[in-house]
Amino acid sequence: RWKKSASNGGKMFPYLIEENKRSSKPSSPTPLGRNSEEVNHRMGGSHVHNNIASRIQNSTSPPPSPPKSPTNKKVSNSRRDSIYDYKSEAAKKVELIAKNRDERRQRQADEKAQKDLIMHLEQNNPYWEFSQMIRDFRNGIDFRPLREHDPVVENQITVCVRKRPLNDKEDRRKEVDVITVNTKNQLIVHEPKHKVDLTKYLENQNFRFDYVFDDSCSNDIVYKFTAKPLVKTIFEGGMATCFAYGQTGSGKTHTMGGEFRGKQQNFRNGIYGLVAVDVFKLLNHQKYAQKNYMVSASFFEIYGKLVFDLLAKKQRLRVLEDGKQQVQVVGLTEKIVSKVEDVIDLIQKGSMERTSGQTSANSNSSRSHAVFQIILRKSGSKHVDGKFSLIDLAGNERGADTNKSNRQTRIEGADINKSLLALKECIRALGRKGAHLPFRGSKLTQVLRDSFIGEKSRTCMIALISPGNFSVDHSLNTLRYADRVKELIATDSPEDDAADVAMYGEEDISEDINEGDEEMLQDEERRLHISSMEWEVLESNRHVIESCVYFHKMACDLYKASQKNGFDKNHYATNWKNLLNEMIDIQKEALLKANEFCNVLDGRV
Ligand SMILES: Nc1ncnc2c1ncn2[C@@H]1O[C@H](COP(=O)(O)OP(=O)(O)OP(=O)(O)O)[C@@H](O)[C@H]1O
Repeated sequence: RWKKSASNGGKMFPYLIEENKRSSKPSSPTPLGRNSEEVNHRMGGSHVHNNIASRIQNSTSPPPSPPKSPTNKKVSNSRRDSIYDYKSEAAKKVELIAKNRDERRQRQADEKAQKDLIMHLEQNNPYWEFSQMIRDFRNGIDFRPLREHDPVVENQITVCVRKRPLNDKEDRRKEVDVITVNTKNQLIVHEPKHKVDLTKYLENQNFRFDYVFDDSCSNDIVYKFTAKPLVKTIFEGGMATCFAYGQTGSGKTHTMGGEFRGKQQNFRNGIYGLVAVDVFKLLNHQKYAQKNYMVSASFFEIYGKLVFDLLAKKQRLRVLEDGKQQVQVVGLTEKIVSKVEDVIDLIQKGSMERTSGQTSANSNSSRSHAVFQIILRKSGSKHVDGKFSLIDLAGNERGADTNKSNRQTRIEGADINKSLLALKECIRALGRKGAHLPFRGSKLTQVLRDSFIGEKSRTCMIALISPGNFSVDHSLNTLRYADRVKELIATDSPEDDAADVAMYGEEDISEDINEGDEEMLQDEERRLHISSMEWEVLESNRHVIESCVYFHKMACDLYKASQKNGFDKNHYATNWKNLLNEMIDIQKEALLKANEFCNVLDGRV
């Protein structure tokens, strides 16, 4: 367009326009009240350029036409001067423009070289541009992370977030760390996005919590600001709870149970173990020593509506509620402990029981909630004086995932979803004194009912997030949930409920979190049926194994006896027949259960 304009005798105009654009002064208004560039843009066609050119000449400071003079000599002199001025003026402008252009080109070349260098360094990294943007962002902010000696704030409800480091798998996938922890209570999520024209950009979202732990924080530091301040609560007649909430693999078990070294877990530096250390310290403290407290511990797992005792070979337990709304886990093993070592042994035993027989691809632990409790009673009394419940929750992404995968996964997801919502409701009720406690919303909140009542009860939620860009949606969900747990303490607005609907769907929002529609009820029944069938099949499998050992021994004894002279044929025949029948009965029963289980899984029942 400019070339065409130049051929119309307006060679200077593009440059003049360039100059005009660069000038800090606004250009003179055109007759339409806009500057020349805007008019040109609006009119868009080359046929208007001459017009525009004349306006530009009027509106900028072009070289003036030589004035008419009375004498020829004077005319020629002044013309020469004027032409000289004109040329020098134009030459200066051209020079300036050329200089600017060279500088601009140099700058662009430098930027490109730098980009090429980064690209080379991050060869094969498809996310290098996001990585660069995040690096630039971090270079421009002040970091004031949490320090070990920062003050610990005493809250009734504490909500904090812990970010773990990128792991090997994420490193291999060249994932980008999209979480920036800038201060002790704030973090920024850089969500990678694309515009319609595929330009990449970051959507930065800020979150604020009581504390934010970055990837360099150890379990000790996390403990100091979260569960540690709650230990004294149980010595003063209160209940304490600490939840680890987050996506599968975000670090819940690492935080609660202890750091992993390969497959080995150090149970001493998880929150369970650290609480145990402080419980025994306070037990011997002069302030509490005369109270004569006795310490015991239990460890169980909630999978859907089923409860399993992790200290008794995953024995299935029943949860009962009496007329006074007291909830009891019937038959739960509660071991008396007299030193930290005893507790560590129980944590180890329960944790191994929880993960035994699992593969990483099909981990039950991420689909169940683990509850470790430390209980205080006065010696010889049944009354619970204080209880600290430490909960490693099921992976929250399993709750949000209710419309994908197979039916079984969906049912499990709905269950987890329901329990996490119920948990949030109960924490909310704890924050609003005297509010209705919707504990019947899930098995988890049912068994923790007594922890959500009483003036002295305190709770702490640690939201765990994975830093990689693949996990950004799950991390945002975790942060929004944690955000609302804290926010809801002060407010109880309809917008919060609306946010819940958006995140989890409508049916779980009611205060009491009812079973929902008929379909949901059927799903629940079916899930329960499958879970109890699974348990029965596994039990019968164990029975077959044990009876095989017995059968083998008995068969050997009978055979040995038959080899002796003068053995009692009648006795032998009857015993052998009975033994075979017994074995066949056990196997038949196991076969029936296996068949039934296959039919249930295939959806035939
Ligand atoms: N803060 C951390 N520092 C170093 N490694 C960590 C951290 N948090 C977690 N990890 C590692 O990440 C892996 C997954 O952690 P972990 O098993 O605790 O996740 P999870 O949330 O409990 O998962 P699941 O729901 O499947 O039980 C482990 O190998 C663990 O060692």
